[in-house]
Amino acid sequence: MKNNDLILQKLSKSYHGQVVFSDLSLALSPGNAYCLMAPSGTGKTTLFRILMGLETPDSGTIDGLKNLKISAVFQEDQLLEGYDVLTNLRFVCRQRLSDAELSAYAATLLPQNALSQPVCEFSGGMKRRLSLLRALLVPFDLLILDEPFNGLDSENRKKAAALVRNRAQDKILLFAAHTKEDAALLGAEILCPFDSYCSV
Ligand SMILES: Nc1ncnc2c1ncn2[C@@H]1O[C@H](COP(=O)(O)OP(=O)(O)OP(=O)(O)O)[C@@H](O)[C@H]1O
Repeated sequence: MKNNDLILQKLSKSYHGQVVFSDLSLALSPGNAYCLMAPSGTGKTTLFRILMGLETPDSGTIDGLKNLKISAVFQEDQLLEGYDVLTNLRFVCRQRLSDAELSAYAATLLPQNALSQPVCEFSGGMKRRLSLLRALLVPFDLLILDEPFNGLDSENRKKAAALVRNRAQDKILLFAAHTKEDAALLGAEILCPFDSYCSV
């Protein structure tokens, strides 16, 4: 265990008396990618929400989370639907980037001619790519991605994965995916921390 590891110990969470997970323990280190691979409903999103401070565990401890900057892509894209790409990116961007710099960044995953369109006119895959672009623009120590490649074809999965790997290389990357291929694209160790559920 290193100083800046994130250590989850014996976390348990129930809703209305229904156990989601119990005694879940994980050790996550910067510079590594981890893929939670487990069936639907086993608690991946709940665990992410606990790490983001949006839910409280019933018991257990998390060390190393204090002062950690977290960026996330949820299952829902949560974009500003009536606005264009640059407006969506500017909304989170604290760096002083010119329109040209932001456009060049956006064009790594989106077609140039889509950049001035309102997001509500985008396909599902384009919205997903913009969510990823936005999450990767803010400073973070921990990047959480909940099924990041949903709706992306194989070419765009590869492009998006390359950008994620590049931006998260010295950070903790924790994501949920349902295939080994997605785990491999991000060079991730597959984790199966949810009781007896493990699909690998
Ligand atoms: N706010 C809530 N109130 C009550 N039950 C909840 C709440 N949030 C999640 N649950 C329940 O907790 C369990 C785990 O849900 P969660 O969304 O964490 O699963 P998941 O592994 O992320 O699933 P998926 O792969 O479908 O996204 C489910 O049974 C779900 O119904």
